[in-house]
Amino acid sequence: MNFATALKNRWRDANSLVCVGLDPEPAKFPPGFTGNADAVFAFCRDIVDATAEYACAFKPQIAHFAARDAEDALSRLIAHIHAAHPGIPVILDAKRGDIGSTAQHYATEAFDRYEADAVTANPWLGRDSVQPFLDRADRGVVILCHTSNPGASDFQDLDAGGRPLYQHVAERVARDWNGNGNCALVVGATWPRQLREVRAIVGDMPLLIPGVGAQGGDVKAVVDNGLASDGAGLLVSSSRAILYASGGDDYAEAAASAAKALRDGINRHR
Ligand SMILES: O=c1ccn([C@@H]2O[C@H](COP(=O)(O)O)[C@@H](O)[C@H]2O)c(=O)[nH]1
Repeated sequence: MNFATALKNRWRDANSLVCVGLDPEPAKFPPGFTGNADAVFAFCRDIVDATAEYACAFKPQIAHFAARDAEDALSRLIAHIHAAHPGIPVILDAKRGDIGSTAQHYATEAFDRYEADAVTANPWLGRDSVQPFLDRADRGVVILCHTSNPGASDFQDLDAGGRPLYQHVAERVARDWNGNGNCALVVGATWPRQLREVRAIVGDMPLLIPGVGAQGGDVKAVVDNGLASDGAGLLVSSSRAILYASGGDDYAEAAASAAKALRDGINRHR
């Protein structure tokens, strides 16, 4: 099953637009993990199992694993999600993009090494830099459009021929790059006006929305400005506010409560 279909099924079956971000930071793990050589995997696995019921997708962020020499934990975590929670897509947040010959290896890394259903990609180098991802029709390509961080406006909002640059990204991806129907875009929850404008450009294309929770984005504004015509179309991603909802032994229950609260908060406004 391709990424777009898996996502639609999951939105419907879980009645949830929540994407649970997996950004392991061992310094924030509960004391029970101290001395556990496999803490990154064990903590993330517990979070996955506790929150799966409320998740339309999981989004592991690769730097949080690679910086700790924990690529093996990432592989096992994604394998665990596929085995224990079939039907929940995994988006590898790696923001890849390079000249074609190198991008080909990035596609192999995301889709064959890690078995991710989708990967985030940076469009800055142009179409050939994401072509190896686009060519994998069964997998998703989630392209940065208007990111959630304060510096997003440095370049993404620059006027380019009468329109801001991010609108060109949205239009180009929707019009030219989505021949396989496997594209999605990243738009930060912290930029609701830009979210509304992107939605108007791309129709019902899935939008990955980081920036609620720890970054302070407003859930109602996300729903009001970003919902697709079928009442779905969004992956509202939260990492730290779910992962570290409690620093104690009840971390998994607290994560489940935070994911459920986000799901319900989103659904109240749909
Ligand atoms: O524009 C972007 C793109 C990606 N991210 C990533 O999402 C999570 C956000 O974590 P929170 O703890 O929910 O703030 C993180 O992995 C970022 O690398 C983003 O924040 N903004």
